[in-house]
Amino acid sequence: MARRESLSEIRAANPELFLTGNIISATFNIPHAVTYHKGGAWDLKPRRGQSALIDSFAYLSSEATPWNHTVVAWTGEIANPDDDPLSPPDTPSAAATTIGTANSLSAPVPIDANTRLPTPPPVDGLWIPKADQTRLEHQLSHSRTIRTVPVWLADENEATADGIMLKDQARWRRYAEHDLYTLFHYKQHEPTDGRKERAQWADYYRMNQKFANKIIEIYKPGDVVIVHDYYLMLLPSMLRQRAPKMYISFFLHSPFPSSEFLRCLPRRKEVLEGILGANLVGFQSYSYSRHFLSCCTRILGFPSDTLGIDAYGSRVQVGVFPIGIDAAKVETAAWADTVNEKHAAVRKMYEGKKIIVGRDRLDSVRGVAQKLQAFERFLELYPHWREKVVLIQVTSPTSVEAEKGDPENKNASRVNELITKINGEYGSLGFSPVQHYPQYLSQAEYFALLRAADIGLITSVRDGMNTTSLEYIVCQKDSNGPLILSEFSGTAGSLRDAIHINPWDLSGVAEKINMALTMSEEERAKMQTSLYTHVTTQNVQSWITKFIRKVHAALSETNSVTSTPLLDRALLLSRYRAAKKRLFMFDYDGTLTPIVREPSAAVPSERIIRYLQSLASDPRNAVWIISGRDQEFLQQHLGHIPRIGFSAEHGSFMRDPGSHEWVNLAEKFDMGWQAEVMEVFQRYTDKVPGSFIERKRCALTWHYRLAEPEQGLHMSRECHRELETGIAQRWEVEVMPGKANIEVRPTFINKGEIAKRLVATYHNPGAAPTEKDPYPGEIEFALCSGDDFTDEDMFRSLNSACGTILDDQHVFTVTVGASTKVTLAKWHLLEPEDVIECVGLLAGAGDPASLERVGEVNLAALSQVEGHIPAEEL
Ligand SMILES: O=P(O)(O)OC[C@H]1O[C@H](O[C@H]2O[C@H](CO)[C@@H](O)[C@H](O)[C@H]2O)[C@H](O)[C@@H](O)[C@@H]1O
Repeated sequence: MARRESLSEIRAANPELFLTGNIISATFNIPHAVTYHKGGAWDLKPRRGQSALIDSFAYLSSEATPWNHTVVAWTGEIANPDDDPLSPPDTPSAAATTIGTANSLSAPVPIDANTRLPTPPPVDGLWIPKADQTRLEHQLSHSRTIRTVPVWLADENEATADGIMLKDQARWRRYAEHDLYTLFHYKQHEPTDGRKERAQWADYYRMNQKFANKIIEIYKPGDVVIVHDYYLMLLPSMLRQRAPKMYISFFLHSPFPSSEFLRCLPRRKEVLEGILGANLVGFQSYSYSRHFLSCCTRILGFPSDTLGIDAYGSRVQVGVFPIGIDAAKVETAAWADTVNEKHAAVRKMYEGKKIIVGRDRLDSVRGVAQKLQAFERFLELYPHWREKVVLIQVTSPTSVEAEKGDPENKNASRVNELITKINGEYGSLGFSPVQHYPQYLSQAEYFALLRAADIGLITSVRDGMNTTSLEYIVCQKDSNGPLILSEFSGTAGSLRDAIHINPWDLSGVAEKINMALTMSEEERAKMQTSLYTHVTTQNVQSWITKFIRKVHAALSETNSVTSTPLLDRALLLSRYRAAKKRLFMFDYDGTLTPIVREPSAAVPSERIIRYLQSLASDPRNAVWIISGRDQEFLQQHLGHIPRIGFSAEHGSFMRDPGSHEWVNLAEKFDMGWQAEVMEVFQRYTDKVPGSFIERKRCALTWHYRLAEPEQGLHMSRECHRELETGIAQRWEVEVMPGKANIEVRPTFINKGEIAKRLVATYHNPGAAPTEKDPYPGEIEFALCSGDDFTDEDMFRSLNSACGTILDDQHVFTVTVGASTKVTLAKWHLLEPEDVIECVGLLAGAGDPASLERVGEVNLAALSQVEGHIPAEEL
C-alpha cells in the first residue's frame, strides 16, 4: 500500500522546506464549481479535472508542510440555479450523472439519455451584490482544506461598489483555450482577420492583470508565488514589474511546442516575455523545456543553455518536474466498499473476456479516434481475439474552446462512426466489442473500471500529463494489467517501463495490444512493480516538494551570484564635472549600438554621433573608440567626428584624434596564419548555412548569427576547439568566442594593451603640452565601457592602473549586460541605449529629462525586469 511520509520524515529529507513562510499558488480556476444562491450560502462542489494539481494544493495547505498556503484563482463560471430549473440546488448537478447500474455496460452503444452536459453559464448576466461576493470570499478563505482568495472577473464598468455583473463568463478562458491550448498541442487554426483574436487577447491580458492586482494585495516580501499553466502566462512579468524582488515561479502543465510551431502564434513574443518574469520555469518533460529554451533564443534572441535563459539582466532557470498523483489517496478510494461492489459487477458481466479500458476527454488530441482505429486493426489482424476482448471507452465532453465551438464536432462524429463500424463488423446480437460511454463517471465507477481492466490503453497524440495512466497503475496493484501508453504523452518519459506506442502506427498498436494480452504473469508482475514503485514514490507531494526546493535553490543561486551594481549616474556626473582631464574608451558593437543580425546594419544612431561630437569638442576630454571593427567601417561611420581617436581590429590599428593616418601595430607580425584560419573558417561556412566570414586586414571573424541557432552554436564550439588545438598551437594568435562569432587575431595586441597605452599617453602630470596631449595633467576621470569578452582586457588594464596611476574613485569601468554577468567591470548598464543616455548626460547634450532624472533613479528597480508588456495593449 502506498504510504504517505510522516511529517518528521519529510522534515528530515527536506530541511530547506522548513523555512516556513507563505506560498501563493496562482491558478486559473478555484478548486470548486460554484453555484450562486441569492442571499444564502454558496454551493461549492469539487471541480472536475486537474485532480493532481488540486491534490498538491491540499497537501501544501495541510499540516504536513510548514507553509502558509493561499490559492488565488478565478471563481470560474458561476452557475445560477434560477436559470436552470432542471438542476435545483439540492439535487446532484448534471456533472454528477453516473453510468447507472453495471447492466448498462452491456448496452451495444449506450448513449445514455440521462447524460447531460454541464449547465451552460447564464448569457444575459448575473448580478451578484457585494454582500454575496463577500460571503463567497469568506467561505473560500475559511475552507478547511484549501484557503482560496477569489479573483472576480468582469469589465470595469460592470464591477461597482454595490456588486458585480457577470456576463459571458467564458470569455476569460477563450484566448487560452482557443489559441494557446490548441497551438501547444500542435494544432493550428485557419488564419482570420484578427478582430476576434484581438478581443480575446485583450480579455486574456486583462484577466492576467486582475490576477496580478489580487496577488499584489496579499503579497508580503519573502512570499513565494507559484503560477500555474497557460492561462496565466503573462502573470510572472506583470508581477515582476510591480514587485521587482518577488520570488516567482511558473509551471506549465500542458505540452510546449517546438519553435517552428510557436512562431505561428501572433502573440508569441508577449507570451514568452510574460513567462520570463519568473525566476524558475518548470515543465512536465525534457522536450517541452528544450522547446521553450530554443523559443527564447530563436524568437526573442536571448542566450540560453540547457539550464536557463539570460533575459533582461536576470537569469531565468528552467527545469523538468513531471507531476504525479496523490497515489495513497487514489489507493484508498479505489478499494472503498462501493468500488469493490462495482468492480465485482463489471468483472462478472465480462466474465471470460479481456477488458481494455480507455478514459479520455473527447478532445481530438486525446487520440480516441486513433485508439478505435487501432482496435479495429487488432481485431482484423488477430481474429482469435474476436468476441473475447472488449474495449470500454469512456469519454467526457471536450473542454477545448475551438472544438466546443465546432458546429459539426468532427471529432465526436468520427468517433461515433468508428464505433458503429467496428461493432457492425465484429459484433453480434449479444455482444459489441466497443462499449462507449460518452459521459462523466462517478469516482467509484471510474476506479472500479480501472481495477477490472486487463489493459489500460492511452493513445493521446499530444498530452501534458496523463493522470488516467497513473491512476490505472495504482488500480492494478493486485492484477498487474499492462499499461499501453502513447509516446506523445508527457507521462511517457517518466513511465519508461510501460508499453510505449506510436498512436499513428495502427498496426504497431494492434501488435502491442496482442503482446500485452499474451504476456506471462511474471512479465506483467515485473512491469507492474516498477510502474507502481514509480507512481507511489514520484507522487504529487514529492512533485511540489521538489519544485519548491528548486525555487529556493534558484533564489539562493541568484542571491549568491556576485552582482555588479548598476552604474550610479549621479556619481558619474559629479565626478565628471569635477575633473579637469578625462579619458573615454568606448567599445562599439553592443555598447554604442545594439547587436543586430548583420554587421553592416549596426550603424551608429544620429543621437550617439551628436553626443560623441559634443563630448569630444570639450578640450578636457580624450574620446576613443576601441573596437574589433576594421578601419574602413569605423572611418565610414564615425570618422567624420572631429577629435575622436580610434583603435581598430582589437588594437591592431590606431588613429589619433585629429589625425587621418592609421598606424599599423601588427606591421611586423607574420600573417601566415591567416590562410590556415581561412581554410578552417571556409570549411565551417560550407557546413553551416547562413554563416559567413568577415575578412579584415588583420583579424578574421566567422559569424553564425544568421545560422540555425543550435547548429551554429554547436559548430562554433567545434570550430573553436579545432583552432585552439591546431593553428593556435603553431602561431601566436588568440581564438576568441564573441557574440555569435569566433575571431582570430594576433596575441601580442589586444584592447587591454591599447587602454594601457592611452592611460600612459594622457596621464602626464607636470608635462609640457605635446601634439598627442595638448592639455597635459593627471587623468581625473576615466570611463570605459564594453560588452563582450574582448572588453574585459580594457577593464583589467584600468583596474591595474588604479591605485598606481589612477584614482580608483574616479575610474568607471562599465559592462553592458546583466548584473549577474561575470566581469571585471565595477558597474553595469543593461543595454547600449543606457550607455548612449549616459554619454548624452555627460556631454550635456542629452535629453534634458535624463538630467533631471539623475539622482532619482531607482537603481534596484532598474536592475530588474522592466516593462516587457506595453501598456497600450488594452
Ligand atoms: O569590439 P566590438 O566593437 O564590440 O566589435 C566586435 C565585433 O562586432 C561585430 O560583430 C558583432 O556585431 C554584429 C552587429 O551587431 C553582429 O551581427 C555580430 O553577430 C556580432 O558578432 C563585427 O562584425 C566584428 O567584426 C567585430 O569584431
